[in-house]
Amino acid sequence: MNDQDKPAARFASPPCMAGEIAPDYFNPLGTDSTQARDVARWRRAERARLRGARGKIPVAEHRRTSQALAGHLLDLLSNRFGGARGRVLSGYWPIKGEPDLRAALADLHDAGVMIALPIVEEKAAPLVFRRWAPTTRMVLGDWNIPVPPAKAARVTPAIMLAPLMGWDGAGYRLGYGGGYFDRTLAALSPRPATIGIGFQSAQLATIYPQPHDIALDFILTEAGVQVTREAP
Ligand SMILES: Nc1nc2c(c(=O)[nH]1)N(C=O)[C@@H](CNc1ccc(C(=O)N[C@@H](CCC(=O)O)C(=O)O)cc1)CN2
Ligand SMILES: Nc1ncnc2c1ncn2[C@@H]1O[C@H](COP(=O)(O)OP(=O)(O)OP(=O)(O)O)[C@@H](O)[C@H]1O
Repeated sequence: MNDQDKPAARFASPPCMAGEIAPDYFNPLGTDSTQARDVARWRRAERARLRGARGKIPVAEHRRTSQALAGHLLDLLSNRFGGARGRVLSGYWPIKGEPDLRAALADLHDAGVMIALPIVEEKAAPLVFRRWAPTTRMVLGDWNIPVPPAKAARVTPAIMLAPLMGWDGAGYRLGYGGGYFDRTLAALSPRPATIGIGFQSAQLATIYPQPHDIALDFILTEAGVQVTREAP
């Protein structure tokens, strides 16, 4: 008797078909893995394209863009956050052609805003934030990003700046692909107010948001506030 002719095997219980009847049974976020892979591949290509374009911005234009962004940030903080005096605002130390807001962070510090910077203290975990002042002697962290030393106080931001590699009109952000800001926002309760900082030219029609992506409250570019999701 060859295999096809054998009677169907009988089992005491039927095979588990839960995955076919309710696909989200084994995949509670309801993600389609083929689609997730396609989006990840598209994001890698977009990051490379945006990084290339950003690298070509002439120094003088980059400086003007950073200054315009700093002005818009100060306006937003005074209009929506009462200037943020006495609150913890996390910034970032610019890398790879990101807008440079360090002068604005120093001014905010002098005006009484507590400034913090993000640190990757553990891979694939939420970011840690440590206090920064213009006099802080920085040390080199992961990816050679200067960070405050371990003795700097650990704080939790009430307002968080997030540098954007790309962004879309719904407030979603494309970063370097480590998922650090999303992991951090998912872990913080209450969630800080979030302000994305990027170039106008880095706007995308959509970043194809995935279940882990968390939209930002505001997106700022050199052209001003582009997205506001917070209640007026
Ligand atoms: N200025 C700044 N500081 C920041 C961030 C940021 O986006 N900008 N971060 C926001 O998360 C965290 C650092 N996250 C980062 C994640 C990846 C890479 C990076 O360069 N990745 C390489 C690939 C490295 C690899 O795969 O091993 C690359 O893009 O070439 C840099 C920073 C905390 N500090
Ligand atoms: N809350 C989370 N919990 C676990 N993993 C997460 C979370 N958020 C993101 N990730 C993981 O991080 C990966 C990269 O995410 P994504 O492409 O959104 O990065 P990104 O926002 O561009 O990076 P970054 O914030 O570091 O600049 C995702 O594929 C996902 O696996």
